[in-house]
Amino acid sequence: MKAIGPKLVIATHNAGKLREIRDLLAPFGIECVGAAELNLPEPEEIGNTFVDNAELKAREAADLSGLPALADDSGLSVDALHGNPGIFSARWAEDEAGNRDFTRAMERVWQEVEAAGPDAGHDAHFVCALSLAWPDGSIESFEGKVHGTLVWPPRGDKGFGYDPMFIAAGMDQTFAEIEPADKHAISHRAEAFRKLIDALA
Ligand SMILES: O=c1nc[nH]c2c1ncn2[C@H]1C[C@H](O)[C@@H](COP(=O)(O)OP(=O)(O)OP(=O)(O)O)O1
Ligand SMILES: [Mg+2]
Repeated sequence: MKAIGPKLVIATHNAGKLREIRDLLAPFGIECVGAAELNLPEPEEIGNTFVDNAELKAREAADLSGLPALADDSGLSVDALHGNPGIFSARWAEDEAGNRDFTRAMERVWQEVEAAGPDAGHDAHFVCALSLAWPDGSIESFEGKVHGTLVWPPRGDKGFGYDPMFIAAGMDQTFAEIEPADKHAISHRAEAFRKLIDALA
């Protein structure tokens, strides 16, 4: 696989993700520029899988910037909801005007989990697909997962998105209660990054 330094576009418009990706890449001395800083558009996520959507975001950013670009497509997959919201995780938080409210999105998830009944359980996992695209057309993708349980009410103010209602297997605090470094030790995003870093080595 080709080198990605010294400058890499992080093809996301999500500030929470950008912060985590910068943390995860910090040890590697790669200069990261966010898509918003470059005024790159937010492509429509028309793919049917996390990898498809990560690839289309990375491809567009690499083509428009002329630099290698890294995109992340991720979401929460709930067993009782047959994998939803999944690739629709961001869209479940959007109102008619396109504004995002994860308090609302978490309420919807919990209501649907309750409606599924006690036998359906509270198991869920986060998925992260990372795609690295180069201006010459090549592209590589990696996926990570973390399993856990949903809790109600939401707890904690660290992290982003659905973090306040998710407890990873073996922990007793939500992803929004633990320190970022502890999330990075086990998260779906961190696992996908380990695979990416191994492939670059
Ligand atoms: O670690 C996470 N902790 C909590 N929630 C998370 C996480 N990772 C993804 N999520 C949820 C929220 C996010 O909004 C959605 C991903 O949707 P997704 O389209 O990949 O990202 P996005 O639209 O927010 O930003 P962008 O597409 O510009 O990268 O799943
Ligand atoms: Mg998105």
